[in-house]
Amino acid sequence: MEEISWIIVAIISSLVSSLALLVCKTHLFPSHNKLPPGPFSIPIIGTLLWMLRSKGFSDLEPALRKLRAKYHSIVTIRIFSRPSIFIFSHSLAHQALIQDGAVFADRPPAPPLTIITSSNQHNISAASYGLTWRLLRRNLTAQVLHPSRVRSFSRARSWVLHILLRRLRDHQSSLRLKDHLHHAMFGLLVLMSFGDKLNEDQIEEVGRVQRSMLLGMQRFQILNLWPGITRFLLRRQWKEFHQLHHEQHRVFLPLIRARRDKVGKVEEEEQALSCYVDSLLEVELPDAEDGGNKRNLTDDEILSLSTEFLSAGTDTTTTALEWVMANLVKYPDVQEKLFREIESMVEGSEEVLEEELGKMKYLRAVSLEGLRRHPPAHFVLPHSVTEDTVLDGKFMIPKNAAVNFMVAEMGWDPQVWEDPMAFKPERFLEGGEFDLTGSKEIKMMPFGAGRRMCPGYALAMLHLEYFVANLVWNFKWEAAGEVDLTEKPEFTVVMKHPLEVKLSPRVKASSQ
Ligand code: HEM
Repeated sequence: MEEISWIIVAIISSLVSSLALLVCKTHLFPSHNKLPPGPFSIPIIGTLLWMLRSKGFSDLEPALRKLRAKYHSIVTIRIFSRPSIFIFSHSLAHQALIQDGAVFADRPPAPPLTIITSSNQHNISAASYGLTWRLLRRNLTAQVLHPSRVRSFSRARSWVLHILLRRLRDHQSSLRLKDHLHHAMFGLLVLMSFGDKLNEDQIEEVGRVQRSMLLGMQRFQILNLWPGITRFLLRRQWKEFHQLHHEQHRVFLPLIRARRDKVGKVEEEEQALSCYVDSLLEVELPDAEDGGNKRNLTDDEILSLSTEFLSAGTDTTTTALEWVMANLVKYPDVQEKLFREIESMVEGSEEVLEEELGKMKYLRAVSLEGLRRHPPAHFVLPHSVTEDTVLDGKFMIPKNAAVNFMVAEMGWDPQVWEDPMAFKPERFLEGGEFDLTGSKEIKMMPFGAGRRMCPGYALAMLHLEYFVANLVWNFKWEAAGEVDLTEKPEFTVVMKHPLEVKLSPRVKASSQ
């Protein structure tokens, strides 16, 4: 029944899309301004075929990869009424995101589910390019991600690391690494969000609702199509979605209110460890995008920003960590080389300290190679332009188009990377420090680039390097079975067969 409803929705929306297409052709694009090329698509059947082939949008990438052979640097596909433009080429990405950054920094209108989860686009990733976005992003970068703020959480990181090491040591036989990494990353982000006074049970409960929502979102995508119709045809899914959203409120709101109640009452020593929610309580937004009276954020807005923080920072970093560790297990010579580097720089303690990471060039190279070869996100979040514009002097990019960038393809391009599918950290040891922001040139963009680039990239690199260094320093990692590097798209692109490992404690030269 659900499949049939789904197809009915698709047919209706495709009919509307063909109408919209006709209107667009005649009014929006005069003949001298051409959309980037793309496959001819018969309005109803073409859209349906795309949807079936791409399994409801969850696995669009292989289909796009095939189109690259024909269209090379940029392609337009039409799914429903909106043209979706995908950019493969490094230089076009640089032109769009860096040279023309302000124009390409908008987001397409948020789909219905995002409107609800983002509290009407009052979070950073969904906000239109404007004053609200700027204030929210500035708050995050200045109040939480500024190096001095990040440093203030080093004790929390060390605490989480020691729990992780203990959990790993307790395993006598093989273990599924991902579960342990996720537990550690999530705990860390929860402490940064709500303060370091939460107990294990509270962290578990926050984790449970976050996980249910994240896993549900893939199934709920269908509700974004014509909500007027799906509200009727897919009542059960809508109900399930609202229940999960309600559950988030039940768990998060008391935590937010507890921080609100603390304002003005905290001891001086605690004040230094203020968390993301504390900073959000201070934010003042204008009533309108162009100014006006100021107001504080509502509880619902703070909830949406804190859930964004948790989901943006947890699965991405966990996935990156798992991929790096999988490659270190698959290629023991790389693991050994990394261990030797750490050994030459630390003083034999159990923990590699954060301050020591900066000296470790091979560690950075291993992390960058992990992000190049297995970027957790194969696309960025959809962008749109603030006004109709022309890219590279010839491609019309209309305001109603969704624009995206083929992140993984850029990191695997043989024109830019020698032997791109091999895991070779050494490639990052040449040519000075690698610029992840792509400001001069984009060679890869695991965190995006330009104004919408991931604001958490430095924190993510710190988490990645700190945990990889300490895991390799404390254990020798071996595979329990085959290390299969097949990918699977979920919220991030994860290992289809999660890494199973056997660990043995390292005998360090200094302790012999
Ligand atoms: C390995 C870890 C991570 C990866 C690979 C990653 C990747 C990305 C990517 C590809 C984007 C989209 C950029 C675009 O739309 O052009 C993004 C956006 C974002 N990321 Fe991350 N991210 C990571 C970790 C984090 C962390 C730790 C945080 C929070 C502290 C974070 C917060 C955000 C936010 C708020 C946005 C939206 C930015 C905006 O729209 O202005 N991310 N990230």
